Amino acid sequence: MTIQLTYSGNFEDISSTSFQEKLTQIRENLHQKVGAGSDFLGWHDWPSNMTDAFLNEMKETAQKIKSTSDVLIVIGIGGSYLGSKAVMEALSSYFKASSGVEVIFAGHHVSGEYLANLMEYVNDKEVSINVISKSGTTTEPALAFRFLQTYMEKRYGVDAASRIYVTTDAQKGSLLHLATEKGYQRFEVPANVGGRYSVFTAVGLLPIAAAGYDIQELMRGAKNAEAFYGTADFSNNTAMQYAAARNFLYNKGYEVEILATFDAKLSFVQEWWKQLFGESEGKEGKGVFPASVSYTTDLHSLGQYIQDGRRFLFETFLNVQKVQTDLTVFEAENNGDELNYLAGLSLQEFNKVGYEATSKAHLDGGVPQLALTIEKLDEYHIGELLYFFMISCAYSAYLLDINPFDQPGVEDYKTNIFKLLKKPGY
Ligand SMILES: O=P(O)(O)OC[C@H]1O[C@H](O)[C@H](O)[C@@H](O)[C@@H]1O
Repeated sequence: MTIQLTYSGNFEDISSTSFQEKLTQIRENLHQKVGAGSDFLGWHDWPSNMTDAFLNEMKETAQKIKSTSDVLIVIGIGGSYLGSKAVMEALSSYFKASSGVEVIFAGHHVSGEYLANLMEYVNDKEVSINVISKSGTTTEPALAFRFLQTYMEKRYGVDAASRIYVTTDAQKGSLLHLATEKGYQRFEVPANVGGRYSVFTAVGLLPIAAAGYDIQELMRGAKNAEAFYGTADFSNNTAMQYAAARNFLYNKGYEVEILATFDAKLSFVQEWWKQLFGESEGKEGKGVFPASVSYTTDLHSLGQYIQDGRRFLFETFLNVQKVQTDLTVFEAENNGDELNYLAGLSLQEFNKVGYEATSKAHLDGGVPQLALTIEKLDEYHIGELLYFFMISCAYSAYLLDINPFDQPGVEDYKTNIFKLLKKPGY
């Protein structure tokens, strides 16, 4: 596999016999589907168990959406939208539309202005909707769907049902009942796959395919990652090494991990990663707090704190070796900007120097570092990277003696909202 890891400290510290023995046992537990939260291990062998029939169903449905729509509105929050958003942002051109439909997200926050502007924006476009909720009861997407479902029925009448796709639990939840009643085409969120681990199910694959990306290649990367990071021994297994390093540093008092990139296209991989690690490890008063920065942009905002602030940070750089397009600095006749010293340097080479310079400065400032390097941003390598992070997260949380797969803490604020709004039963 191709995800390389480097560690700024002493590799012996993270490759101790204790770490290796624990991680080997955790690896076996994952395969045996035993251990805390083991009823949510459907993600672990999902790629290798994926059938061509399922992939074809995703591709055919995506083709139907593309042939009937200009815009696909994807309604979901948390793991129900972050995975597909992460993949699309990583793969899309900054400004040129993708080969598929324009995908717009909704229900990932509560904003009347956003929904009003969205319904106005799509008025002269053909629209389909994919509403996604594993529980089928989350308030934010449900609110968005109430407005957008009514919009679709007003606009398309009885044909609206053929333009609405529902991805939810196969056995329970309001969204399932609504889909059954209205005859919406339905896709399953597997009961044994949690939201933050669901990107390779219909939750992620249908929007990603509709946007025009190659889900076959995405799954090839994920499948190879499953085969490798789920079986390789510690010495070759950078997912185990990453988990061990995170726990070693956490135990030394470095309680905040900053995922740093020099490629803005990874901004939503960072958002997806924050939910994955934050929601999996942040329990029982424990866990590394996941934060993220985009360089060199954030060197002009958080750079001061990272260099000189409280020494409880470690940095994990997520580096991409090759970019799709690049520009090279040219010699200017009048050197008014005094940049002729950069002539001949590509902007990706500038970023590589930026990484080396920033890494040295922060290391000198007392910020331990990890670096994860992927070859390039294409479907295969994104698929590998997301699976790598999922299994690394499981390894890391179990090292911390935490159940990675529940999220009891997210119910508290919901209960308070329901009480304040006098929801029946609260
Ligand atoms: O997919 P849903 O059931 O709507 O859940 C969406 C999100 O909200 C929940 O409260 C959890 O925090 C997340 O793990 C989940 O991804």
